[in-house]
Amino acid sequence: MAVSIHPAVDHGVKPGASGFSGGTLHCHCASHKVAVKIDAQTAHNHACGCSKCWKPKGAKFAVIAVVSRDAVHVTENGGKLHIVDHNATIQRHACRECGVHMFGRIENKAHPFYGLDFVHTELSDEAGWSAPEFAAFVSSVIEQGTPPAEMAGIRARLKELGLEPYDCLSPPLMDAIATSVAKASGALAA
Ligand SMILES: N[C@@H](CCC(=O)N[C@@H](CSCO)C(=O)NCC(=O)O)C(=O)O
Ligand SMILES: [Zn+2]
Ligand SMILES: [Zn+2]
Repeated sequence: MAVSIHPAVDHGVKPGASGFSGGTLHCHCASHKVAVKIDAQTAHNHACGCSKCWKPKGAKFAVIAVVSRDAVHVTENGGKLHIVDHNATIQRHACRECGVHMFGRIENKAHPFYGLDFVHTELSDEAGWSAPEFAAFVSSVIEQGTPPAEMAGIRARLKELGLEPYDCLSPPLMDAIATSVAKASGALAA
């Protein structure tokens, strides 16, 4: 049996739909669900092995994308949301009852990704969200108890799914972060 990564990709990565313009995320509560409406297509969708991103029960990886914070609107039961860790770079707004992370927001205006929120599009019933493109923080699954001996199989499965495994973010995103740091320090012209 193939290594399980996440239910949204275990049977193959579904392509996004051109012209797709958003949908509504719901938490996992049986009633009084938190609803978050997103008015745009997402970008940079990826599997993430880090310990901070929300994963559905039993999944080894999260699947998480970014979207402009201006496109993210809490529309129902927002009173159930709380920030998981106020000190984290990405402040994850989660449902206090079911634990699902509804969106992650960067409040530090100097951060290279300021303006982007992190969302799990599997929480929406709509199809057409941007497809996962790579796998980030793969080695981090060891920190959550995955035996190192399983890593070769996990990386092979990610490659088979077309999700190139990285132990940080993808090269274009790491380059974007480094460029922002270099412009802030003056190492590169702003
Ligand atoms: N080994 C750590 C890594 C945690 C980490 O740095 N996560 C990244 C990626 S999250 C979405 O791609 C990150 O940017 N975190 C900032 C934050 O979470 O605030 C671990 O596994 O915990
Ligand atoms: Zn909930
Ligand atoms: Zn993560």
